[in-house]
Amino acid sequence: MKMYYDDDVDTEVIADKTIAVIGYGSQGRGQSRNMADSGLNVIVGLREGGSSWQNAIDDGMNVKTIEEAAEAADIIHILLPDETQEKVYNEQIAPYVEAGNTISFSHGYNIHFGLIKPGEDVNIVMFAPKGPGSRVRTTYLEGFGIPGLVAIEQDATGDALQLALGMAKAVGLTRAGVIETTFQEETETDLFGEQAVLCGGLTALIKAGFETLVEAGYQPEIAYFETCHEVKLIVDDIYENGMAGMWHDVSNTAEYGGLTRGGRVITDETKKEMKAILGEIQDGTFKQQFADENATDAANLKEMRVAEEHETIETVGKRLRVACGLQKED
Ligand SMILES: NC(=O)C1=CN([C@@H]2O[C@H](COP(=O)(O)OP(=O)(O)OC[C@H]3O[C@@H](n4cnc5c(N)ncnc54)[C@H](OP(=O)(O)O)[C@@H]3O)[C@@H](O)[C@H]2O)C=CC1
Ligand SMILES: CC[C@](O)(C(C)=O)C(=O)O
Ligand SMILES: [Mg+2]
Ligand SMILES: [Mg+2]
Repeated sequence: MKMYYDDDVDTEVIADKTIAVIGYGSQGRGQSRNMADSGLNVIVGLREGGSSWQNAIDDGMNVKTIEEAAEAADIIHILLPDETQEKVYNEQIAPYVEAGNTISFSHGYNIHFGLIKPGEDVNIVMFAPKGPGSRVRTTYLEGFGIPGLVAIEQDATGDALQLALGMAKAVGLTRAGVIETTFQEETETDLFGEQAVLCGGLTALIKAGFETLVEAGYQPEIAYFETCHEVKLIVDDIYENGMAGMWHDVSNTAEYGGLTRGGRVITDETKKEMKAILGEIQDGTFKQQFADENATDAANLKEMRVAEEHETIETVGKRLRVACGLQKED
């Protein structure tokens, strides 16, 4: 395994480059602000009239249209939603790409699945933070960062890796460590992680625990604290000191109960299903389903979003978070 930290990265090669960050959402905002604060020459490329345009101006960023930014840049770092990248790249970026430019991503999706096909005379790179965009910014401001991955699909200029690592360093990722990988490995592991564990698996586990307590007659507020709020505190323990550290921190009762019961919740059947989910990612089934979903203007996704917002755990949780000042009222 090849791992890079701050001292391993020479930023000289990137110092005179102009970087167009296309998109100013979760990752675009965090990454472009970190790059600018680290001294890189950053332009933010956006569509006029969208809500990001004014946000980026208010943050003091140098904002241009996507076409203008792509034309002016040596490095075009695409931080748009994955499902929009193919169209925007073909129509608004590709006409301005020149030989020797670098096309950069924070997720391998569009390159790995063959949706974007840049010419052979450009670099194709990726540096992918292993965490949400808001954390990319807050950890950078705290003097740290979140870990990441780096991959080179095409090295036309001979210094593609140094360019990608230079950006990763400016974003703060090499403070925590960046692992070298491939577009395939990043895409497949990232999709699996978010579907089976981090987003899909975790919310399903929390909801099942919450519903079990509420259906048994316990107060929903207590069920929320127990199965949702406290997850962060336990995960923080695991994040800092591993599972052994967490087991040490909790009571012996929790340790014995957890070690004897956890495997009854996440069973061999669960792992079998995880393998099926990974298979659907590897064989392209998920990519096709996501494409079909977007072809119908994400109708199912929008319906599921509304249903999630109306779950009891969400209404109860929001009330408790607003009451203690953790979350602002709408
Ligand atoms: N979210 C995350 O934390 C992570 C994301 N990634 C990857 O980073 C990339 C960006 O993801 P993320 O930050 O979530 O994206 P967002 O959904 O937050 O991106 C929103 C931005 O894209 C712009 N945008 C959306 N649609 C279009 C369009 N059709 N044309 C022009 N601009 C558009 C929006 O502009 P407007 O305001 O005008 O609508 C806004 O600036 C993806 O590849 C993702 O997989 C990787 C790691 C973590
Ligand atoms: C876990 C979800 C993620 O992969 C991420 C924040 O790393 C994403 O696509 O947003
Ligand atoms: Mg991820
Ligand atoms: Mg992801």
